[in-house]
Amino acid sequence: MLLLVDAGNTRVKWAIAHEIAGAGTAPGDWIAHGAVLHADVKRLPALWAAHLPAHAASAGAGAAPVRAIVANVAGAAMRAELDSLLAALAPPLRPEWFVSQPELGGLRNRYREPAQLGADRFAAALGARALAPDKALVVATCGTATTVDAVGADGEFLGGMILPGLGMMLSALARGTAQLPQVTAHGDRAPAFADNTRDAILSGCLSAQAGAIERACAAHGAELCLLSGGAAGHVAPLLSAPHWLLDNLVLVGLHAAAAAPELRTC
Ligand SMILES: Nc1ncnc2c1ncn2[C@@H]1O[C@H](COP(=O)(O)OP(=O)(O)O)[C@@H](O)[C@H]1O
Ligand SMILES: CC(C)(COP(=O)(O)O)[C@@H](O)C(=O)NCCC(=O)O
Ligand SMILES: [K+]
Repeated sequence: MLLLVDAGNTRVKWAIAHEIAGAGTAPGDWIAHGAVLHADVKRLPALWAAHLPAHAASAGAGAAPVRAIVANVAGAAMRAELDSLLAALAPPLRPEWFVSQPELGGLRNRYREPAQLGADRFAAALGARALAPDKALVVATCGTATTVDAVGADGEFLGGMILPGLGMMLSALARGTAQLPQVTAHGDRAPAFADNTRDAILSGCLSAQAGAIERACAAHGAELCLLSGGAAGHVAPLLSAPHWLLDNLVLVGLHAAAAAPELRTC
């Protein structure tokens, strides 16, 4: 069994799944999944406990141990917190820290320094390849930051773009100006040319997000864009490029990575 964790700069997302190799499990087939804000991270063990075997012994002799695979881009304090939360489980889990590596599961990382690439970006690209193999892809993750990456049909991770996420763009305008209010994205689509401040801010920030993704799709000749992250649902309606909106591509990638023999964690 696997406990997969994607610790981003706003929320910690998790999923519990069977290994892909066994029981006909496909990438992203979750037994359970969820997300918490950083402030609520101490709630995770209780959320996980309901779905993890309490003791390897009670799951039967020879039961496969639980592996915890974690992609963390939220810094050293989050790493220490997750380490101690996992160590306090019964039985304790020692996380396998997922990092970007030069090559994994047919994905070749063309970052100049492969390990500098955010673990979440490499995992999302792996997830994208698992769901849409052999296609020229753009992988966009709309989280705290928005990342827009290009993956070739042959598995080459070419690199990408990093821009402020939707929430960060909206709050930067409120913080950095005298007259602009704090706006939060809502379900209604703002007109491209808005006749009020609130909609003009939304139109600008959403267009910036979608515009970066559309430019990436055009530059890469992408056959498909895979879109994920907490703000992706607000951005997707503005995209004219073919796209799939997915719940958590990073976790799908960690699920796929767990089955790759050349996975190197630390
Ligand atoms: N309940 C929520 N709490 C905070 N942010 C949310 C929530 N729902 C959607 N969002 C949006 O999603 C973004 C965070 O998405 P997420 O994918 O969790 O980011 P990260 O991976 O960086 O932690 C926020 O910046 C905000 O735009
Ligand atoms: C770009 C990111 C901040 C995105 O983080 P997120 O929005 O998912 O919290 C993260 O992937 C990161 O810290 N990357 C390291 C630098 C890089 O990928 O080049
Ligand atoms: K992101």
